[in-house]
Amino acid sequence: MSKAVAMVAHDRMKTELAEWVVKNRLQFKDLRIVATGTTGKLLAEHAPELDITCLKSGPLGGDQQIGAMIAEGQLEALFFFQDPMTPQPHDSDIRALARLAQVYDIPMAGNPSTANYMITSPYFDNPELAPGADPVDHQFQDYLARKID
Ligand SMILES: O=C(CO)COP(=O)(O)O
Repeated sequence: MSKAVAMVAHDRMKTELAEWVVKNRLQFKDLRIVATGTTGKLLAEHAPELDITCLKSGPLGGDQQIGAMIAEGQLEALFFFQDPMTPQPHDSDIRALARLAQVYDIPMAGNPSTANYMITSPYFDNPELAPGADPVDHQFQDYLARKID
């Protein structure tokens, strides 16, 4: 099965993500999109022609589901529009998701500007250049080296 991209937005960033996706919908027309529940519902309303799978809502485990997909090598990119001004009840899940994107070298856009760079990059949706399912090597090498010392 081909890989998917994930989309997540905190409440105050949801409209921004929906508008950004509508503006750039051609980039996503042949891609599978997975999204946390409320974000996915809004995206499907704005861009019904796109292939969007809604997971659980973020605070109910949606961020963790996306993290699990990263660990399973099923995602090639993460669009996670975050609200830096509002505390989130599931902050630990959010940090865990961002951490797994780092561990597995998955490109993650936290705002529209970064998302613009991502979708215009030759790396975007290019199977030959896609990130692998393995954790980033050098991090593991460092970790192992420290354990052996
Ligand atoms: O809280 C979220 C991400 O941390 C987003 O979840 P929803 O899309 O369900 O609102």
